[in-house]
Amino acid sequence: MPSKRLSVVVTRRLPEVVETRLTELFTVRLRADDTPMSRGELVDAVQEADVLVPTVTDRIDAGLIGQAGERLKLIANYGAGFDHIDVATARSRGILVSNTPGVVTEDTADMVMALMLGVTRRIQEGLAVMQDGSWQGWAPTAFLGARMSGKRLGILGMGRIGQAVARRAAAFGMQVHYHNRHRLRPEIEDALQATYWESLDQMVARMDMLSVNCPSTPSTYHLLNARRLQLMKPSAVIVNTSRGEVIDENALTRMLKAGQLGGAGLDVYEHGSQANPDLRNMPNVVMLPHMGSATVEGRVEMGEKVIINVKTFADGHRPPDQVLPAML
Ligand SMILES: NC(=O)C1=CN([C@@H]2O[C@H](COP(=O)(O)OP(=O)(O)OC[C@H]3O[C@@H](n4cnc5c(N)ncnc54)[C@H](O)[C@@H]3O)[C@@H](O)[C@H]2O)C=CC1
Ligand SMILES: O=C(O)C(=O)CO
Repeated sequence: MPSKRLSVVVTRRLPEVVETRLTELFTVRLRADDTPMSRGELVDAVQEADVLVPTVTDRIDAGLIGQAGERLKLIANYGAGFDHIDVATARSRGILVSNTPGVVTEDTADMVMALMLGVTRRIQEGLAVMQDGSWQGWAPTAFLGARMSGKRLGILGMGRIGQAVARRAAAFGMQVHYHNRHRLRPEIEDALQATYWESLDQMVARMDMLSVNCPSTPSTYHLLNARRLQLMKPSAVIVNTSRGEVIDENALTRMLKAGQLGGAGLDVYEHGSQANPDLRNMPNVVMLPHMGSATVEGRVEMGEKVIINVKTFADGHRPPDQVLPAML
């Protein structure tokens, strides 16, 4: 189909340069205001579009896909994670799904390091005294955190972002350990100087820090449940930039409140924007509003990936970043 005849509906505001290019290439309905679509608006969108461009804030479940019009043929997600899309149901209806991997990797890994430093070096406590003007000057025993260098970092999910975290952690002088669905090839493991743990239980019990970088899937739901969290050292710090569902957030909150964990750096939450309120105001918990990939460059590159996926599809080929149910 000529690209310009392809009807593309975008569910959220995207960077202007991306919206402009989409409009040049396709017949596009853009979102006027920067809010997620309501369920009714999503239903209208899947009935009208050949291609839907959703984001992580849209729930593209079986019920919605069931209401899609015959013409919907591609869901080109603006984002790497695709846990909010029922890929199996889409496939059974002959609808392709694509995502935007790779371009979010370095920025998200940077944010893992920022969160780790934020917790271990007590940055939010330091910021607070500077912002309220209460700092009285340097003191030998004030704001003492923990040294990152020499510490053991466990990476849960050693894919693109996990490996980018491993490279950064090595530069910080940390010892890198990982647990992954599949062991890395020996040459990659060697290059990353990473130690593989087949048993997640055994790994978490020995780490000073844990970075969660696996996707949210049925097999990773509450992978860090109360039992596993209790295996961790009481001084251990957890950083989660993947998806909130991987950690039992209530169990994590209880343990942090009880002083059974050293701290947490969180970019994502089990119930989207509704983080457990008890996590707020804990000095050893740094909370960010899902901004791991939020750089100007990254968000434009995510848009370029969407455009390449949609254009390739319009030209009669499979989108290069097609995702399949087996990837879950
Ligand atoms: N906070 C943010 O802004 C961002 C968050 N993300 C999240 O990060 C996740 C990871 O992204 P990438 O590294 O690009 O994905 P990836 O697919 O390259 O890596 C994920 C790794 O997790 C492993 N894995 C899957 N299931 C597992 C299990 N049950 N146990 C152990 N390992 C398992 C996979 O084998 C793979 O190596 C995304 O799925 C997304 O949810 C991605 C980008 C930005
Ligand atoms: O890409 C993703 O999966 C995000 O969470 C936002 O970039």
